[in-house]
Amino acid sequence: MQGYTALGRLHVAPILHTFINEQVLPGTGLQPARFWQAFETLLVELTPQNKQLLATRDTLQARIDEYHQHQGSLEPQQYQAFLRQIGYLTEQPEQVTVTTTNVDPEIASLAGPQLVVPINNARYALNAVNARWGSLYDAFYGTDVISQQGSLAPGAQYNRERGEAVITKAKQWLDEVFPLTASRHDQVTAYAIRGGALIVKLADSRIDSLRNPAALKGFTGDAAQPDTLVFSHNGLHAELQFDRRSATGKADQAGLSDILLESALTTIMDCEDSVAAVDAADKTRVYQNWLGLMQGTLQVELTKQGRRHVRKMNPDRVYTLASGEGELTLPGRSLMFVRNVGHLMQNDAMLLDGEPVYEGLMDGMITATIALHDIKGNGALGNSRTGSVYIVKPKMHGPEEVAFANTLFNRIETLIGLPANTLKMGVMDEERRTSVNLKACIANAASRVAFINTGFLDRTGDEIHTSMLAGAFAPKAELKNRPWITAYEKANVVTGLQCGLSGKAQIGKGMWPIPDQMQAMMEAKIGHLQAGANTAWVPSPTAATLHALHYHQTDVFSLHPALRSQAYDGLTDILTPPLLGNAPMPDAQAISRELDNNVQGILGYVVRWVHQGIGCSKVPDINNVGLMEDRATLRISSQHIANWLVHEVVTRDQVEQSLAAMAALVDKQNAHDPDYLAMTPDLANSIGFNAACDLIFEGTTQPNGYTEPLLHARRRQMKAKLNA
Ligand SMILES: CC(=O)SCCNC(=O)CCNC(=O)[C@H](O)C(C)(C)COP(=O)(O)OP(=O)(O)OC[C@H]1O[C@@H](n2cnc3c(N)ncnc32)[C@H](O)[C@@H]1OP(=O)(O)O
Ligand SMILES: O=CC(=O)O
Ligand SMILES: [Mg+2]
Repeated sequence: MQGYTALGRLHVAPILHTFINEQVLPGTGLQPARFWQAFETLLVELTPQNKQLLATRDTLQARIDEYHQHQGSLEPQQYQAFLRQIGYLTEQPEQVTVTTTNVDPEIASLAGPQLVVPINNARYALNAVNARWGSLYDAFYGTDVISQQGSLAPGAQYNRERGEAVITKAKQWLDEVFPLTASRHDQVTAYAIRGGALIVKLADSRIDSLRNPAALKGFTGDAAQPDTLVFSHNGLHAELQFDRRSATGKADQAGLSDILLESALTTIMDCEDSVAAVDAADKTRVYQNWLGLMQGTLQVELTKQGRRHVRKMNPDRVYTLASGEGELTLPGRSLMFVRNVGHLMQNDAMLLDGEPVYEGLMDGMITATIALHDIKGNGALGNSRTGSVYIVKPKMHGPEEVAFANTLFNRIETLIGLPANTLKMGVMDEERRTSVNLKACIANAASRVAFINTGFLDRTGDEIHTSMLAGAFAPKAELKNRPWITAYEKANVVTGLQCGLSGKAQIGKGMWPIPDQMQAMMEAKIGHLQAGANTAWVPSPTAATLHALHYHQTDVFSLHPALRSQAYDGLTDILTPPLLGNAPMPDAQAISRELDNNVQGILGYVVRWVHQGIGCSKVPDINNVGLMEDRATLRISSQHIANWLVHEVVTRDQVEQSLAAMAALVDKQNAHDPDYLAMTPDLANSIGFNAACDLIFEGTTQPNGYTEPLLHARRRQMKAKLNA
């Protein structure tokens, strides 16, 4: 084991070993020798169980494949009986009630956006943690929620007409959420506080006040002429800022310069779908950023619009209470979860008895140990106010795997000296075996579940892989219109509510994957709240600010009693794969368009992953619409083509031709990036190109259709080449 530090049965890469001993452990009360011994104990106990669970995945998949090879069309009752017989469908407990305690209000009792960010990108991670508050004016000005056509086009310079449209829209929003008794906010010339209440002066010298006086919470500056006013509605805050020296404030009759909205209540610092981390150096960077976030010390120097500055974590926000007596402190930062990787991958940052360790076990132990700094209050800027650590566990297949994660969390708590159930678990419902056994999954982590959510992207990938041999799948865009997905989404919420999550944990919805189409997001994502979700994923801080508007529009918690009382498991629909079936076969042109679209998305994402180590990208699709691509969207596209190859909807030749044509297009689309390594003209020797080919042509044999094994192997090959 050359190049590793030997510690009992463990071998640890020096970069990780030094980082843990010198940066992580000081201040935690854990001594290095005891820590590494504890780590060894954990790995020795849990590695065989991890291996066994993965073998069960393979066995079940083999049985399902065999079933489809010998069946004609699917008969629902017979199929369910088969799934029960092989143990894929398990007995569901009659009644489950989660007992999670010490959960921060952002998760338990508030409803608001959840931002996700690749943790290895410190610049973005800092932006994300600070996205608790976002400018409504910027969100309106910078996106298509206000038309970007004609005289309203943003342009290179400030467009005054667009600015006015922004202010009009923002004031209309104020009228809806914080209405005045007999006037509108656009008539106000001055805001003040008198006797603890808001008084506004109108252009015609009348005086007015808030229809709901209790909405005013506090202010900064002088009560008679405040710098800021803070209001609350549906548990979310909004801050009106006044600054007559600023360009916007100068032009506004009330001096209003911006409206800040409480936006990303929670953020997931992602080690998984959006991250490329394949070895000790990469994993150490991931952990280093989590340490900086837990200690409140993470910072980056950056140059933006020609100005250099240092980005740090924001402090909390302090106001004078509206009464003038006492202070109101509001969180300045988003409450952080960390998403560990799933149970599948192994990583050679550490070896146990010479074998790379399961990365999920390593993530669990290290991210929890790092979070001790928050629990112990070592930094000036805390995360959890209730002494909890929030870990998202992705890609778990069914109740046994949740029980295993629960055991892992138990053991970690004991080994590093945390009270039981300090480590809270976000259970992602993104594999079909979890969807159909969700109640049993929740039961197996009932004392620590902090969320369940539908991760519909991986879930779609798993849908295709699980039923790979059942038939050809419908075109990608059509998959969302079939009953399985509505049933899956609905059953998740109903089950969560029936297990008592409301008021204790989040019920979440998935990502909006089109970062530049914010108007479409505004139309679609209100549906998440109406379906009962008290959080939903957004790809950027701006999207968080806009999505926050939905939570002012709908009080999600008021919908829960009616949703909870439904009797619904959706099982038959969930177990009906969205096959082409009797639908008309797409014509040759439609097939070729679908293929090119998938291939282009795969190449656009994979080439940056493999060549540059970028785990999440905005990839222009074939129509030049930027799509958020990550490992989950890659899983869908690669599995979809693999499925069409198996069922001869396309031929290998066609796919190869598409790969060659799309490689040229993707190279062209990236020509502006000086760090980009083109695939053409030598496709045969392009590592990124070959990775994409493997993902497609070896798609049927990849474990559950996951993309990680091939991506990691090719990225390591690329790193070796770059370092040669
Ligand atoms: C299936 C799943 O698992 S979904 C979960 C995984 N996916 C994610 O986490 C998506 C996270 N989002 C992202 O990574 C990015 O938004 C992308 C890759 C989609 C687009 O990134 P870009 O092309 O760089 O975006 P764009 O140029 O529009 O904006 C960049 C700015 O927005 C900020 N930004 C964009 N996304 C985020 C984010 N998620 N969190 C914080 N800041 C962000 C950047 O910091 C940058 O601002 P800065 O220059 O002040 O630092
Ligand atoms: O992790 C999220 C998903 O959609 O997959
Ligand atoms: Mg996922």
